[in-house]
Amino acid sequence: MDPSVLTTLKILLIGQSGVGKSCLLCRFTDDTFNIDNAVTIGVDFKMKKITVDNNNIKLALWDTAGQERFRTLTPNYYRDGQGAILVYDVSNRESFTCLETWISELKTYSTKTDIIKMVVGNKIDQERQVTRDEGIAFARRHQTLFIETSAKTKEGVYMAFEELVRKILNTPSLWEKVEDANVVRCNDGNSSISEQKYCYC
Ligand SMILES: Nc1nc2c(ncn2[C@@H]2O[C@H](COP(=O)(O)OP(=O)(O)OP(=O)(O)O)[C@@H](O)[C@H]2O)c(=O)[nH]1
Repeated sequence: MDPSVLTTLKILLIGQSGVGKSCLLCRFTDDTFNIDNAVTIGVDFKMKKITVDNNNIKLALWDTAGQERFRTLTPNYYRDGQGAILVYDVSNRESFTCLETWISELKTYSTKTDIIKMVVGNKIDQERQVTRDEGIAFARRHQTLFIETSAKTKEGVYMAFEELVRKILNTPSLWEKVEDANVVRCNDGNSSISEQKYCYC
């Protein structure tokens, strides 16, 4: 295990087919955008290291297929997910309406009750069918984080992942193991964490 890495987090991307889950992932991991992106079959997986508030974090990013016919195996991939990104397409109202289904699927299959959820309205470079206020209201109702993005122009993409990771780090029950008890996060401004024995910075 790399001692400079505080923890590895499992993040799931879910949402209707075509909303841009794979493109968000490619933008975040490789800074690329593919206009003719292929449909995800089953599940795709990428790793990425990021630094949040001076903590080095490894992310295992699971991109699940939106198409029903490829979804038979996906419930298995929800296991132990600490964060979930629920994506809709702001230029496609139906993708927003069916977010309710994705939220309940997450509730059904997630093994961590305090999993952190972030709703992402993607494709803001296109003409809208869903307003920002509608997205915010949905997120409030379901107590999730919210951000709008464009995988095409990059807007909001890095911040979406960064904010999700920050919220997970601020929920130690999601990631702290007994053997990690001596590891203290840096710069987290949390004075209640005492006994700082060593610090991975
Ligand atoms: N204009 C615009 N197009 C986008 C954006 N993100 C994705 N797309 C396009 O939307 C289409 C679908 O993107 P994908 O990333 O494959 O969608 P997905 O949600 O992974 O779809 P499944 O694999 O079927 O679940 C592709 O043609 C992308 O080029 C965006 O931010 N803006």
